[in-house]
Amino acid sequence: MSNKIPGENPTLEDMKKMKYTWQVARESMRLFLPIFGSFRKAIADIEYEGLTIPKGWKVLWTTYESHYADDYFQDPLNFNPSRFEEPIPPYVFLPFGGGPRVCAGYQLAKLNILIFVHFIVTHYDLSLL
Ligand code: HEM
Repeated sequence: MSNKIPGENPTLEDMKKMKYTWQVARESMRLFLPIFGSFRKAIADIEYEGLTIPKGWKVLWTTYESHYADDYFQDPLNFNPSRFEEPIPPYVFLPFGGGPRVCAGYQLAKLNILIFVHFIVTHYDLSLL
């Protein structure tokens, strides 16, 4: 966000340039899941890895497995926002869920996170205790 007068509020266009901040936010949500998962109801019998999930059963999908899988995230316990420079395969990184019931507030949440981080880093001096 260069070319700004100190204290001037960021615009939507500025927010779109906060790519690294969004990488930091995504890496934070990869390691510290905001939501552990959610439920789905099987609308038909489903065969999965030799098991049958009968129609009507509730299924819990979770994010733990893929968020910490080293097939997708090299050195998965390491906090490394730069990993989000590369595209992530679909349905691997799911802090907002995915598919038809993906979080309806995703864009608003993203904007809020970027605005929040902007004001934290511009209004406070942070230091490690
Ligand atoms: C960091 C902030 C947020 C996170 C991590 C988050 C996460 C999620 C997740 C994982 C789901 C999917 C649940 C599922 O598949 O069963 C979801 C659904 C939903 N979220 Fe969010 N959410 C956030 C913020 C928001 C905000 C700000 C709003 C609205 C202003 C919102 C509105 C919704 C709605 C309406 C659904 C249901 C969508 C549907 O079932 O069709 N969320 N959210």
